[in-house]
Amino acid sequence: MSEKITINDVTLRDGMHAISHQYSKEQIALLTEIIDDAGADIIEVTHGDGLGGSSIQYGFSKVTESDMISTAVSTAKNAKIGVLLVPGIGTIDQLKNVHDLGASVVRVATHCTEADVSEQHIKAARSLNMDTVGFLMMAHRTTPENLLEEAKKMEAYGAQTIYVVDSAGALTMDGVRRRVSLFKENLGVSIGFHAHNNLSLGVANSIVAIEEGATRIDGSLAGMGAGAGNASLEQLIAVMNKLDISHNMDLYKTMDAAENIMKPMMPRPVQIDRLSLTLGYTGVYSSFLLFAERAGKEYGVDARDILTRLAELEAVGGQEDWIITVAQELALVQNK
Ligand SMILES: C[C@H](O)CC(=O)C(=O)O
Ligand SMILES: [Mn+2]
Repeated sequence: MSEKITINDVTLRDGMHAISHQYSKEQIALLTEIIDDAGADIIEVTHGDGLGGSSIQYGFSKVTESDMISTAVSTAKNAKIGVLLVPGIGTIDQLKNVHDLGASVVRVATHCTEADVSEQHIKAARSLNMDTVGFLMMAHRTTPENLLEEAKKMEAYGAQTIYVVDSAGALTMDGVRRRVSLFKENLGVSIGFHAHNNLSLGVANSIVAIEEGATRIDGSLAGMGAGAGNASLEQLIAVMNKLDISHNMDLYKTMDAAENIMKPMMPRPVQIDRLSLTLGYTGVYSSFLLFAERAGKEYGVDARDILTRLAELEAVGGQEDWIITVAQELALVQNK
């Protein structure tokens, strides 16, 4: 466990989900400034669903993609600025645009069984000389062995780091251990881990990933992210300090940023409540939380039933419109 851990902050990307993509330009500048000052290595800044995410399907951003990236790039003194790109939502042209504006890290994200769709995007990112990461979402939905096969494809396309992404916050510690250790034994690239805290395991799972050889770990101020949020950076850094795991972040600055700046900005507390717990318990994509909550209110059904039905249907990111259909169907059955 001697290698220094690279911290990839997602307050301004996964955190977008928790604020319905409504960070203002001033908030993006302020958060970039304090996260950079606290020592994060990479700050990811994009619509919650990545480049091109601003749409009727996922929700419109307050600030344009170009403005977000330019603001972050001109504010950060040390951190690299990263973006998320889900092939099919974002395009290679959009990637070239943010690269021209100064973004230097890209995470190409696919569902855990669909790495095939990342080939062109990973190759394009490498040809732009970007730090190129493969991001295998909903990693609990396939076996560790299958996940490894998908990771091998991303490695062959040229990804330099590959992430196990616990999008639903549904993995328990052994599930993380098995996936990361298989990657470590069989891949020649760096390994990353992205947690969601729906089962209260965000920090514990991140530590298990480090124990098994992951060297890039995601976190956000006060856990700001989809569902019950990501691993809270201030908690993660405190635990890493206690375990003598080396990193570049300052604990007090991270705590102060979370407490003084991030928490007051949250429109809804990012926390484990009955809905976010249901996400982790049933294994549903964390960014469905606010959509299911709204649909539950609109159609008069328990949002936990909506999420449970979506889990049965094995819904994946991109199928947000299904949430309404499921709510309508449940309402019809209830009112018969
Ligand atoms: C597009 C998703 O929000 C990416 C992510 O952070 C996850 O799957 O988790
Ligand atoms: Mn996430």
